[in-house]
Amino acid sequence: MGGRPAPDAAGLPAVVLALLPVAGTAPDSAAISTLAAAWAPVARDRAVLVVPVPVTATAPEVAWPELAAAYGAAELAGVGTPAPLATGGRAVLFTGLSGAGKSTIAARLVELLLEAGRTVTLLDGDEVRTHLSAGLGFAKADRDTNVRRIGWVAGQIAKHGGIAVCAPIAPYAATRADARALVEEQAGPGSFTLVHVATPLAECEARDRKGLYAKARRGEIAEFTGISDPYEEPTDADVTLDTRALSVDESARAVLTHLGLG
Ligand SMILES: Nc1ncnc2c1ncn2[C@@H]1O[C@H](COP(=O)(O)OS(=O)(=O)O)[C@@H](OP(=O)(O)O)[C@H]1O
Ligand SMILES: Nc1ncnc2c1ncn2[C@@H]1O[C@H](COP(=O)(O)OP(=O)(O)O)[C@@H](O)[C@H]1O
Repeated sequence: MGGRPAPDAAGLPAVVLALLPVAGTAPDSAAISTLAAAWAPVARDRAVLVVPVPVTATAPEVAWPELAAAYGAAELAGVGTPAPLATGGRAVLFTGLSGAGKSTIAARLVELLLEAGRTVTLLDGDEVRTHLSAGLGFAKADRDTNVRRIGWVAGQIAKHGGIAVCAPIAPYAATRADARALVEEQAGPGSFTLVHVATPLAECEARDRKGLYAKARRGEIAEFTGISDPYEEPTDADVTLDTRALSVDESARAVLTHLGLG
C-alpha cells in the first residue's frame, strides 16, 4: 500500500505495508514516523510496516500497484502523500525595511515565548549572515539564497516542535513564498506565519540607527533596500504591524495572539 490511508480501510490484512517514496535520498526518520502515525488510527490493531522506496512521490517511476505487488502487498489501499506530523512547531518570519523594528520586536517575542515555556530559536539577520549565510552579499540571488536557507532551517526547527523566530529583510515576495513552502512542507500547513513590520521608509530613515540610510543616500552602500534596491510589500502577511501606533511589547503580543500562544 502506498501513502495516505484510504478513507474506508475495513478489511485490511494483518500487516499493512506503507510505502514511503524517498526518490533516492536517505529516508528521513521524521517522515517514517509521520507515515506510521497517519496509518495508526486506520490500521488499529494491525502491524504497520513503513518501507522507504526509491521512487518520486508525484511521478513514481514504477506504477503504485506494480510497486505494491513487488513489495509483496496483496492489494493497494490508497495512494497519496501524508500530511506532515503536526508537532506544534512554528516558524515566524518578520519582514520589513532596515530599521523597521524586526529585530527589536522579534527579541521581545522570543522573551514572551520563553515565558510561555516554548523552545525558541532566534534566527536574527545579523547572526544568520555571520554564520549560516557567511560570504553572501546583497544582490538578489544572494538575498534569495539567504532567505531560503532561513526558511529551510526554520522548517527543521518547527518540524521538531520548536519555534523559529526569523528577522531578515526578505524583500522579495516570491522568496518569502518559498520560505513559507519550505516550512509548511516540513512542519505542516499553517506552521508558517509572515509578519510584516510595516514601518514606512521615511520613519526607518528618520530612525537610521546604524547610519546606513545616510550612507546609502550618499551612494556609499550599493543596492540598499528602499533606497537603491526594491522592497516588495507583502500582500499575504498573516500579521501587519504599524510600529508608529504600537509599542514593541504590543507588537510582540499581537504576534503571540495570532500564534494562539498569547
Ligand atoms: N545593501 C543592503 N541592503 C539592506 N541591508 C543591508 C545592506 N547592506 C548591509 N545591510 C545590513 O544587512 C541587514 C540585512 O540583511 P538581511 O539578511 O536581513 O537581508 S536580506 O533578507 O537577505 O535581504 C540590514 O540589517 P537590518 O537593519 O537589521 O535590517 C543592514 O544592517
Ligand atoms: N514601536 C516600535 N517597534 C519596534 N521598534 C521601534 C519602535 N519604536 C521605535 N523603535 C526603534 O526602531 C529601531 C528598530 O531597529 P531594529 O529592531 O534593529 O530594526 P530592523 O531589525 O528591522 O532593522 C530600534 O532602535 C527600536 O528601538
